[in-house]
Amino acid sequence: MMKTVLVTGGAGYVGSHCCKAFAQAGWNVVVLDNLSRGWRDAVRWGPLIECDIRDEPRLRAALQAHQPDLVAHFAARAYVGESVADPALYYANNTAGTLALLEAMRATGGRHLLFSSTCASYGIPRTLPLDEAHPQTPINPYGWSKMIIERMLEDYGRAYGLASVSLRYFNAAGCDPDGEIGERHEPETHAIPLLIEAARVPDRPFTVFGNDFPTPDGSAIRDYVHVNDLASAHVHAGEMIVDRGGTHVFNLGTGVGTSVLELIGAVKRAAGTDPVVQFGPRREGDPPVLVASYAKAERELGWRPQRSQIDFIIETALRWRDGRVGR
Ligand SMILES: NC(=O)c1ccc[n+]([C@@H]2O[C@H](COP(=O)([O-])OP(=O)(O)OC[C@H]3O[C@@H](n4cnc5c(N)ncnc54)[C@H](O)[C@@H]3O)[C@@H](O)[C@H]2O)c1
Ligand SMILES: O=c1ccn([C@@H]2O[C@H](COP(=O)(O)OP(=O)(O)O[C@H]3O[C@H](CO)[C@H](O)[C@H](O)[C@H]3O)[C@@H](O)[C@H]2O)c(=O)[nH]1
Repeated sequence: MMKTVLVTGGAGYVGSHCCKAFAQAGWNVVVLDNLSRGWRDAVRWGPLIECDIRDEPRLRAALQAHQPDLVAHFAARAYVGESVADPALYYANNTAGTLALLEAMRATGGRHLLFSSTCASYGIPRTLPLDEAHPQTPINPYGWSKMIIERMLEDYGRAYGLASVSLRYFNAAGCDPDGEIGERHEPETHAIPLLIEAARVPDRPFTVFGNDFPTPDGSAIRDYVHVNDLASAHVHAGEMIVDRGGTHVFNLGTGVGTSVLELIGAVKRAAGTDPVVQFGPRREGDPPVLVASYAKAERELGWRPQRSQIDFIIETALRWRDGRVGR
């Protein structure tokens, strides 16, 4: 029998790519999204229930109606800067919103959850690469709003038997290679889509946030993982949790760091036009280097990144952008 996954935040960037992967793996997909940051036309692999996760009665009705085998929970606000300016929004939407979801699941017999966590929950790394045992001391409300949820999931597992997997993504990047969906944040703050825009639109310079980091070229290093690799990890984790239960945490990254200047080089190679680049001060709260160890996901989920070469990430992001906007 086909299993059903209910995807909160499935109209957003990572969520929509995961919907496609679940559908391709033979799951029924149902999306629940309030479209605060998502896009109706990114919902292509199942129906859209337009609903806020904080609206517990409607959430409960949706869970009751669809009886999903699995809830994949992406719905969140996810801008570090916004979380510093308006922490109430982050604790209400992300943390309290997830509590409402957990309570609706508990009321309707929902037993399996995948949760989008983040490397931002680690704070400033003490050792690299970051593994899951590294202490979590977030340095902004966004990171805290997510870390508290991980703790809630442990407690719900112990007390109520809720099975969950928290997936700590590093930098989600790239787009569906078929060009059907892509990265679309409004406003856009992420380095790769901004760099691509700078390569295509002459009056939109890209600012490198800091060139005095203790890294080989002075710019900050991140671990960019292709969104399709993230999507396949969700399918693996979803199948594992439905079969085996338990409370789990996995990093999803590649173990390879790319500096902002290296990203610029990759965009130049792929775009055929040079982005206009300027240098600015560091962005507050940006660690110099974030790189994952994905050994635990490999060992326990049988997952390893396969499409996260930086040139492929940029190529797919460019293809989607040019398909939508034109060169
Ligand atoms: N993009 C990254 O690099 C990255 C890295 C680590 C973790 N994450 C996490 O992954 C998840 C998805 O990120 P994304 O980049 O796809 O973001 P996104 O903004 O594209 O998608 C989030 C979706 O959630 C929806 N949403 C937000 N609040 C909601 C609410 N209260 N009720 C219903 N729907 C709501 C939005 O409308 C949007 O469609 C988030 O939880 C984010 O914290 C993202
Ligand atoms: O205009 C820009 C934008 C970004 N950067 C740099 O590019 C790198 C990547 O920045 P992004 O904004 O693309 O992503 P972050 O590293 O800030 O990612 C953080 O925010 C994400 C949410 O959007 C995830 O939660 C992720 O886990 C968390 O580390 C950083 O060194 C950043 O300083 C620039 O130099 N200029």
